Amino acid sequence: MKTEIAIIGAGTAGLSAYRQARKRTDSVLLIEAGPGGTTCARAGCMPSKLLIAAADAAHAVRVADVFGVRTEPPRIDGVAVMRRVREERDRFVRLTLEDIEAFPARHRISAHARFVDDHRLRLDDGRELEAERIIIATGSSPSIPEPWRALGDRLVANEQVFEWRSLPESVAVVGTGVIGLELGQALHRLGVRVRLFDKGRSVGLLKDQAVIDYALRLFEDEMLWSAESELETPQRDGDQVLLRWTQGGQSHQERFDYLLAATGRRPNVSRLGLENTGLKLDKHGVPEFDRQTLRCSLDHIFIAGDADGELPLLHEAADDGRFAGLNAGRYPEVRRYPRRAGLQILFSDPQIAVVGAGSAVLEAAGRPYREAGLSFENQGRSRVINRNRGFAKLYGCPHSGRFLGAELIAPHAEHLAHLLAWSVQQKLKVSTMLDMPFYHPVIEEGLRSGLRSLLRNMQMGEEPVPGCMDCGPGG
Ligand SMILES: Cc1cc2nc3c(=O)[nH]c(=O)nc-3n(C[C@H](O)[C@H](O)[C@H](O)COP(=O)(O)OP(=O)(O)OC[C@H]3O[C@@H](n4cnc5c(N)ncnc54)[C@H](O)[C@@H]3O)c2cc1C
Ligand SMILES: NC(=O)c1ccc[n+]([C@@H]2O[C@H](COP(=O)([O-])OP(=O)(O)OC[C@H]3O[C@@H](n4cnc5c(N)ncnc54)[C@H](O)[C@@H]3O)[C@@H](O)[C@H]2O)c1
Repeated sequence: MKTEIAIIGAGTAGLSAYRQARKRTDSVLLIEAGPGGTTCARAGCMPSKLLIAAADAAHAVRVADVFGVRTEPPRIDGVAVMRRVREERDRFVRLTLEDIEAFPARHRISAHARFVDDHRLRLDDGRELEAERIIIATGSSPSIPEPWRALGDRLVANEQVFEWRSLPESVAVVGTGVIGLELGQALHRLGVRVRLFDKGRSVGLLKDQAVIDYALRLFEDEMLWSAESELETPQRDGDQVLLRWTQGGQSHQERFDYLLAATGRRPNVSRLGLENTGLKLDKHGVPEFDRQTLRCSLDHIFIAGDADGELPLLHEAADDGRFAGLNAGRYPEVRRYPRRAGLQILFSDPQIAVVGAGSAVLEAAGRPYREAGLSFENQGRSRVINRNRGFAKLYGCPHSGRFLGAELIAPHAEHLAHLLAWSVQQKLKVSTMLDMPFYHPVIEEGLRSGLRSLLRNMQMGEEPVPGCMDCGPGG
């Protein structure tokens, strides 16, 4: 078989690449090894947000008392919770599969592909394929310490959680990154006994120490959270997992129904036969590539989405795929595509977001910056709706006056983060952001207070008046 363009992997990145490549040529093959439907719909963004939505509903009942609304403690029907998660998830998967089935059958191959050399792929159905250009869009998989595999079906990662028929009694969540925090808090709020384990004191995507400290205080108050703990290799004990760990010099042990490995994800490149190509690989075995062209060290090979190991996020995978597809289609001419401002959101409660250049990026770049802290505890709208827990750091450039980025744990951070990311991408000055309209009473007024402090700290504005009332109380 011969084709102009072969795309390995029909996830978000591969589908996006296919749609662009196809505009330029009819000689495209989209190769998918699994059931398809994308990680996002099947085992990622969508089912995790469905589980979190159930947890939010339970939490709203528990805190209704604050408003004088008396309720019984919520009774969680685990079977019904998981049924809705799976049914809605299946709907998202079905819609994605319908899209793919609308592609001409001659463009679709159901097989696992592996490089034989720079241009040839061997499929696991025995066929061989020669392609002028190849896009690697193979996604990522959970990275799980090998000895944990002995736990058998008591060891789960995200995929298995969304197959549960009911909620278990207890889960040990190892890793307090994005997946650990999202799923751990959701399960906890759904009545599961959850303990989160972390080697250090990390919280999701945060890097700013002051924001981490604030977030950690909140989560340690709410959940069993073993920070700075050293885990021994978990043992299977009947139908349970026995965990032993030390924390602050003390030894502990506890049994759980499951161990949820939330210990990071790694690009799916190990079974791709990359060693048979002339591609330059980094120390993790991932092809080196250029983020603006998506081109690898061999001109005709491109990489997109989680497979490139850079920013494992849905919108980045879609952009990667689009640019790789456009360039593979246009080959040998390639174009450089500007990337969007950084935007990452973690759907905990309160939500967490990192926008533009977070503190780690600014420090690493040695860029001059000023910062301002912002508490949401007395913020008007946040108090009105009883969601006044949150802290943010805003960063700005003292030379240009431009807004550079933010790290935040805040009520409705998913919306605040978009406003801030759009400001970063528009290269807005902090003073220009402050000229924008702010309604009253809204959570965005909190941002305005933070931006005023930032302007002051950049020596470009007045000392903000404490408890300023120019837009009503709690601005
Ligand atoms: C629990 C969880 C929650 C998430 N939540 C969010 C969120 O809220 N927001 C967000 O932005 N991101 C989220 N993400 C990340 C997001 O899901 C991923 O960044 C995105 O799905 C990656 O898309 P992709 O196309 O790179 O990979 P995938 O969608 O995984 O596609 C890769 C495809 O390649 C196929 N494949 C692999 N190897 C081969 C081969 N050799 N031959 C043929 N086919 C092959 C695989 O079967 C797969 O179908 C979440 C991830 C997880 C795990
Ligand atoms: N809302 C979202 O956008 C969203 C949601 C879920 C996942 N994702 C994507 O999926 C990626 C993977 O998520 P993740 O949470 O698995 O990875 P992560 O890198 O965010 O977190 C992994 C955590 O596991 C810890 N860890 C690693 N090995 C360990 C060990 N042996 N023992 C104890 N702790 C250990 C690490 O210190 C880290 O805190 C994220 O980077 C993110 O891009 C995004």
